[in-house]
Amino acid sequence: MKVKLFNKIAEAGIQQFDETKYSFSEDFDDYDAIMVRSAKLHDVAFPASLKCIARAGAGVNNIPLDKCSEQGIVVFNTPGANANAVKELVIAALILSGRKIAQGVNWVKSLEGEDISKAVEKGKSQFVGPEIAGKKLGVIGLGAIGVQVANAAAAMDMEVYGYDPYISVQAAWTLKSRIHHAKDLKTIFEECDYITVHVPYMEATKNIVSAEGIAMMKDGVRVLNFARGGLVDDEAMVKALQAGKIGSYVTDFPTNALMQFDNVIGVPHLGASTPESEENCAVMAAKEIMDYLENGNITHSVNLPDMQITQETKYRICIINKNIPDMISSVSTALGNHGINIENMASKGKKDYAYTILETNDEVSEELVQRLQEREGIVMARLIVK
Ligand SMILES: NC(=O)C1=CN([C@@H]2O[C@H](COP(=O)(O)OP(=O)(O)OC[C@H]3O[C@@H](n4cnc5c(N)ncnc54)[C@H](O)[C@@H]3O)[C@@H](O)[C@H]2O)C=CC1
Ligand SMILES: O=C(O)C(=O)COP(=O)(O)O
Repeated sequence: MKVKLFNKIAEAGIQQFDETKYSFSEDFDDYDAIMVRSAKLHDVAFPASLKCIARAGAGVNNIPLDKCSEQGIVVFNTPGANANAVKELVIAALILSGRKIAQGVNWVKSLEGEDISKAVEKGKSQFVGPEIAGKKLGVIGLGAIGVQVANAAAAMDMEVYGYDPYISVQAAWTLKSRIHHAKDLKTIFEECDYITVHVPYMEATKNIVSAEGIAMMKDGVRVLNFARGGLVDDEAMVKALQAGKIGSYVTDFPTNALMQFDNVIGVPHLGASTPESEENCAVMAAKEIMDYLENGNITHSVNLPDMQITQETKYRICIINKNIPDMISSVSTALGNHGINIENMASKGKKDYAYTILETNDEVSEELVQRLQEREGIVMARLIVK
């Protein structure tokens, strides 16, 4: 099995694989799997041999999900595996956004002369900045990262408002009871002194921090973006910065236009850049790839349903099909016509596509599975023989 690496992946992840079965390169033309971090895959022509892509991280906006589904490629991410790394950086950014630490540090570096300690004491008053305790923080998106940020900020005595109309049961259980439930974005924009965004980037969330939203914010508001550049309307942010409305903007996604302002702190997309998080993500991604390639099991897919079943028969047929009527009956009839008795079967849909596992002890040939793949509505069929 060939795994193509589109980014540097932590060694601990690569070590999960049995080296007698897997090889790794950045240069393969034909390959079975991709491991990737933030490299953009939108313009990559995927070979027919590609079966899955594992994003060692959370955001999948660098991957063409529709194209992957159409081509029968399962896309995984690693939920929560880098959340602590992002939370710690966001807490640092909350403090950096008020206390003028970055500016002060730069100033100290610029000092010259024999005894800079005198200049430090004389000049420090220009770097006074407020504490976060007692201030209101709005958290947009209460997933793996947002919940951790909300809880950590509450522990630092901030008054926290959380907004997430799609919050998972797990996240809701984990959230400290003293986090206020904001029922709309307006509440976050109007009430909060600090606002941080933690939603995935997609069509529905593009510019979730919009010109309209920024206009509702308090003067001197501090905004943090450690999720994706396109979630904040950059043009509106630049205008608000020019108008002096924004106290500071700390972003992991700096642009030229933003960096002309002294009160913008640009971080070079460091949210997940810790050894711990890189390792967690790589190990989780490696396990997802191996379980899919070797067993046909799907865990943490963003475009297909999850399915984990222990193989009980010699032959397992894995199928990705369009989520339309008669797909299962058409496959089972085709197998029945070849005298193949289905011992176990599971099928689950997710939006436009579905995943089906069929198991049998009757002999199944690669040719038959190839013919299944040619049937209308089936985008991928694969045989696993144990
Ligand atoms: N700066 C960095 O290095 C990193 C950035 N990220 C970014 O952070 C994002 C979030 O990561 P996780 O918390 O791990 O993902 P997650 O999937 O656990 O959480 C996302 C949350 O956003 C919520 N959401 C979706 N649409 C929403 C909307 N319209 N309004 C409010 N909430 C909405 C979902 O219900 C979910 O609870 C990622 O998609 C990625 O873009 C993630 C990791 C590292
Ligand atoms: O996990 C994410 O969504 C991230 O943004 C982290 O990106 P990276 O893996 O550090 O390039």
